[in-house]
Amino acid sequence: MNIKIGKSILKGNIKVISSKSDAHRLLIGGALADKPTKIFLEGWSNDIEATKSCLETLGCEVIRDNDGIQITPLWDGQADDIVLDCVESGSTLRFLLPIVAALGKHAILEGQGRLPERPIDVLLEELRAHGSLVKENNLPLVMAGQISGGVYTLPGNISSQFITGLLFALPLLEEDSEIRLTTKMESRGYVDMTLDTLRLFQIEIEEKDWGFKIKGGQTYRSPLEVSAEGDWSGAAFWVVAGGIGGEITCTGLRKNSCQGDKEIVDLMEQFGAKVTWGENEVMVCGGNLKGITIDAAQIPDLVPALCVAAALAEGTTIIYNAGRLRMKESDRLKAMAEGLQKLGVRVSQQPESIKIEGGSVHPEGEVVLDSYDDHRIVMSLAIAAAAMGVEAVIERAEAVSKSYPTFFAEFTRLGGAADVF
Ligand SMILES: O=C(O)C1=C[C@@H](OP(=O)(O)O)[C@@H](O)[C@H](O)C1
Ligand SMILES: C=C(OP(=O)(O)O)C(=O)O
Repeated sequence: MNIKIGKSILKGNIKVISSKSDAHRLLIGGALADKPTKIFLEGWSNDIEATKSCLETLGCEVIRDNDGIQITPLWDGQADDIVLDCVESGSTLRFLLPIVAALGKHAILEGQGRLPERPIDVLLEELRAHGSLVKENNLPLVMAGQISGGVYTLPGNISSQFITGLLFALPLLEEDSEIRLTTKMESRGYVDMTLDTLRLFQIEIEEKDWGFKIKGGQTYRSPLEVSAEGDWSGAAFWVVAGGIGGEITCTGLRKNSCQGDKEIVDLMEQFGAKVTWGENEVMVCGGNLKGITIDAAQIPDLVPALCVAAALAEGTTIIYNAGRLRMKESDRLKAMAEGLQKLGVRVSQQPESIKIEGGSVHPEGEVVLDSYDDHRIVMSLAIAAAAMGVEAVIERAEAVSKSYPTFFAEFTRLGGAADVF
């Protein structure tokens, strides 16, 4: 699917979809719990579908209805030779790996797109050191054996998803465990979300300055009913679209959420956008944006949208501590640099950072942009081209369904010009 974007100003109200990060966590909590859980959810995505179908293969019953999902705990008697297809979802793979190892399941884990290239080696090493018999270093992985408790030592700056997966798995083991971090943690907000979910399911984790202490033999207690939070990572595209010349109110968002990506509002204010908070909503409209310097260590998923704000701000923006962006669904620093350059923007990349000179003259005539098969690149380039008034074709825009299948329906509803062909 290709999408043609035209000059347009996005204005109006939007109820954001549920956070996929929260949905993954609640589904896993529900799968490990003592009783069924009803999860209220707005919207759906390919990544949530990946976690849902892996949990079904592991023996959960998952029923989708109008307002969410009902999940029954996973069933121990499920056959052992199972295939868990994580599709393109890093969260699904890295959360389920330690869980499958803690349950002692014999399972093949596979994935598609960029997933087989994304790092998992340090997590696999630690699982092997604690009893997992997995031999491979890349997908497909043949999982066998059962891990035991003890000290798990990991860097905190490759992927927080390793830590989340272990935090879910280690309370299931008989023995106590520790997760010892050898570096400062990055993407910290995602681990906070995990701790929040674990508290909801009455799992106790003790936080230390070196990592986490986890008691073994714990039971996940279902909260019976829970609502997934609104998605700050998806809302970021609307917040930026508001700040670069539109006027958008995003509703259904918690101001005091643990999601690190709520930072998008402060960052847009720093760029010079006008922000008004209401109860569970935020209105953002354009100001005279000026370039800023941004540390991306805790907010990797905001970077593509922030590159768009930078391109429409006067002066220079530098986004640093962003090396991890190269190992997401695409090399996001390269994808944004090349996409924005085609839109006339001066951009340079270093291994760990990107520098963007805003206020450029944009090309006349049609420009063809590669989606790099990455949802966050598609959404970023769409709001960029619309605001810059460039006619742009985004190729293979269906990648958007990884996190936000209804993005273009909302984009046109807000006045954006987007034609699918
Ligand atoms: O735990 C999560 O829900 C996520 C963690 C982050 O990954 P890293 O910790 O690998 O940066 C983020 O990029 C991803 O989209 C979702
Ligand atoms: C990187 C992302 O997700 P995941 O790591 O779960 O594939 C994302 O949604 O931008």
